[in-house]
This record gives sequence, structure tokens and C-alpha cells, in this order.
Amino acid sequence: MPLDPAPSAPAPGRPGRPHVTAAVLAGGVGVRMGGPRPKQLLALDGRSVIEHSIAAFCAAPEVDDVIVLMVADHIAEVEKIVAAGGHAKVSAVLPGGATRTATSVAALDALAHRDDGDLVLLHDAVRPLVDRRTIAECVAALGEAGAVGVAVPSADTVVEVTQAPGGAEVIRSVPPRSRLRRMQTPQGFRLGVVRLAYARALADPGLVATDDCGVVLRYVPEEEVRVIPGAESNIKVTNPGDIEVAEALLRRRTGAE
Ligand SMILES: Nc1ccn([C@@H]2O[C@H](COP(=O)(O)OP(=O)(O)OP(=O)(O)O)[C@@H](O)[C@H]2O)c(=O)n1
Ligand SMILES: C[C@](O)(CO)[C@H](O)COP(=O)(O)O
Repeated sequence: MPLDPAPSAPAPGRPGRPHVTAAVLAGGVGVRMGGPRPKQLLALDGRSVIEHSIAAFCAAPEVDDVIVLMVADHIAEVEKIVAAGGHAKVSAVLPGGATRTATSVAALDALAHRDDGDLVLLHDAVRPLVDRRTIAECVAALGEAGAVGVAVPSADTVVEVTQAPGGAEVIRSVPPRSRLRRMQTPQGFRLGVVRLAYARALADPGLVATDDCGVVLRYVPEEEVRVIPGAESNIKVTNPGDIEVAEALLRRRTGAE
């Protein structure tokens, strides 16, 4: 599905406001989950995991359009999901990259026609329970900061480990828990900031990244990376059993409404 070639413009009825694109990253094949199909296509309460994520951003009034970066072999399947679900804000379904980082870069490439002041929310397709409050607060925080991560405090003590000379894993340090957070998505950026970060990152042969805020922190250190509260329910469907957890969380949410 081709991207709308229209040049960057404020959304109709919202003059002066930056355009907000949500990019749903779905280029992974789900090695840890196992199974024949990528985990973003697994069923969760009558919809695929990826459709929950797409629907959450389509329903958010702050979001103008949604692009999906999907494993190339399954693009047609996602296009059908989008059409059948009537997710009208989806402007493109494009191939992801070989790594999550490459998929983030593909999302930025797809937004080359947007202005540096426009906004992008990069979201794991496999976080289907992202809620409206989180999306709204992420976009609102981008009014003050060029990069915004969503995170929750750690209930567990988190330790750094290393290998002892005999090969056993041993604790190297115990960072103060009160300052530790577990990062989630969406992670939101002014396009100019995240473009600069990835331009520098891609020139670094030692690039290793597990999230996009980390890329900004490392390669644009002058930029503040703001952290806003996430939600414990915004889990990443990663391992066998996580679908059942997501179903239980979804039932609890539906019951609370
Ligand atoms: N090449 C990749 C790898 C990952 N992702 C996406 O990044 C999110 C978080 O990644 P992860 O949970 O690691 O997904 P997989 O890479 O599919 O899982 P695994 O590491 O177990 O293979 C997922 O929505 C996944 O589809 C992506 O867009 N492109
Ligand atoms: C971006 C992320 O979800 C933040 O917690 C996480 O780092 C993705 O890691 P993955 O190994 O690609 O699932």
C-alpha cells in the first residue's frame, strides 16, 4: 500500500499543530514466541495482536495517520486486516527491516516528506494493550521535549551481571531501584531529533540499540529525553503464555469500562 504522497501539512481543522504519525513496528518474526507465524498475527480476543495496536492509534484523536511496518511476506494479510477493520487512518503498510532498529529507520524513511517539526510515535506492534491516556500524554509531552519515552518503575531489584573467571554469572552492581524504569512504547519524537539521532547512529559501526529513546540519548546527548508514566498493562507479547496474560488484562479492562 503506497504512502500518501501529499507534502507535510497540518491536519484539517487543526491549523498550526504538528502532524502526528504513529508507526506500528511489526517487522519481527517472533523467535522467542516460536510458532509458524509472527506473534503480531496471533489472535487476541477476536482480533489479531497487531489490529489491537493499529486500532488504539486510529482511535486516538491526537494521531493523524498510522503507518505499519510489517514482515514483507505478511503485508497483504495486514492490508486485509486494515480494510476489514475499517482502520481509515492507516496510510501505508510497508516492509520492515531485518532488525527492530532497521524497522525504525524504515519508518523514518517513509516519513521523509514530513517536516522536522512533525511528530512520530514509534510503537511495538506486540504491545496491543497501549491505552488512550498513554498516547495522549506522549503527544502532549512532545510539546515540551523532542523525545519522550513511556516507562514504569521496576518492582523487582534489577542487577547488572558479569561472568566470573570460572564462567559463572555473578552480580557486578545493584543500581538504585528508585531510579530504574522499564521502558515501553510508544516512544515519541520530533522528527528532526530522531532523524539526527539515526543519521549519527547509522554512521557508527558499533551501533547496538534496543529502543529508540536510547538512540537519541546516545547520539543526540544535548536533547532531553523525557520520561512519562506508562502502564503495567502495556505488556510486550514476547514469550509463550503472554497471549493468555494479555487476554486476562483485556478482560479486566473491558470489565472496568
Ligand atoms: N526486525 C524487526 C524486529 C522487531 N520488530 C518489532 O519490534 C517489536 C518488539 O520486538 P520483539 O518483541 O523482539 O519482536 P520479535 O523480533 O518478533 O521477537 P523475537 O526477538 O523473539 O524474535 C515487535 O512489534 C516487532 O515486530 C520490527 O519491527 N522489526
Ligand atoms: C522498545 C522496547 O519495547 C522497550 O522496552 C524493547 O526494548 C524492545 O525489545 P525487543 O527485544 O525488540 O522486544
